[in-house]
Amino acid sequence: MLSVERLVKRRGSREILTDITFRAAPGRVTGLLGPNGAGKSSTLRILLGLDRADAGTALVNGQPYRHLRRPLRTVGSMLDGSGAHRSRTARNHLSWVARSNGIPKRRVAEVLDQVGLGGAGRTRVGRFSLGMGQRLGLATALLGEPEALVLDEPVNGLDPEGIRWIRGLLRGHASSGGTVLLSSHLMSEVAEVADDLVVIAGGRVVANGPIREVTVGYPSLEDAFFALTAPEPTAGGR
Ligand SMILES: Nc1ncnc2c1ncn2[C@@H]1O[C@H](COP(=O)(O)OP(=O)(O)OP(=O)(O)O)[C@@H](O)[C@H]1O
Repeated sequence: MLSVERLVKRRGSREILTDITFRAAPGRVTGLLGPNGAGKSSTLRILLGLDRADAGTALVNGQPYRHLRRPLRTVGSMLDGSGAHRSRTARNHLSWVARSNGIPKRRVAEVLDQVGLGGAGRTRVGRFSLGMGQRLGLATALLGEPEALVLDEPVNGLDPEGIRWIRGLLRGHASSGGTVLLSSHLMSEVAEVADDLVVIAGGRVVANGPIREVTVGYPSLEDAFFALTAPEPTAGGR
């Protein structure tokens, strides 16, 4: 279970997250949806212990990420692609992450196969396409067989086959009892895979619940997205 409660984040004098509250439950795929700059990555970074909140809590199985004894075995994450150095091979990168987290070495070959990079383990990451980098990022997230997956824009750079593949992988993870939280700025993409939706705009949650409930009453998914995320009219505006 991932739970975010009344999260507030300021950057200088600007409040970029205001009272963000939601949960991502086991057995479900939760989509964190919002336009560019809504605050999705900032929320995920705090949840993953990469940044601090000014107020509120973001917990993984009831604990802040920094307190987890075996973080990569509890929550796998992908932010900004593969996270691997260009000069490393995929296998080197994964072996290093496994070794530094007490994860058995056999997992390296297993995850490379799982993400379709079985034949590219000895290729330097600098030579990877965008989609291959995304796959390596996912392999790293899966390495510790974590219960939860937190993925920032995971389909960026994937071709249609890759998008279909990742949907299957995430649905499979949830079906076997895992928790999946993924961010996206595309409603149609999230609608294909998510059970629950958390819509944020301007650093606030504007809708939250099972996807059918959130989108009911709108003629299309696109209409729902634009209606929910439209900026509020400013005072004195037309
Ligand atoms: N390090 C930073 N310093 C200053 N402002 C920041 C910083 N990081 C994010 N912001 C601002 O916080 C707001 C939320 O950014 P964030 O990256 O969380 O949005 P996002 O929903 O992930 O957007 P995108 O879909 O474009 O990735 C934006 O207005 C952004 O400009």
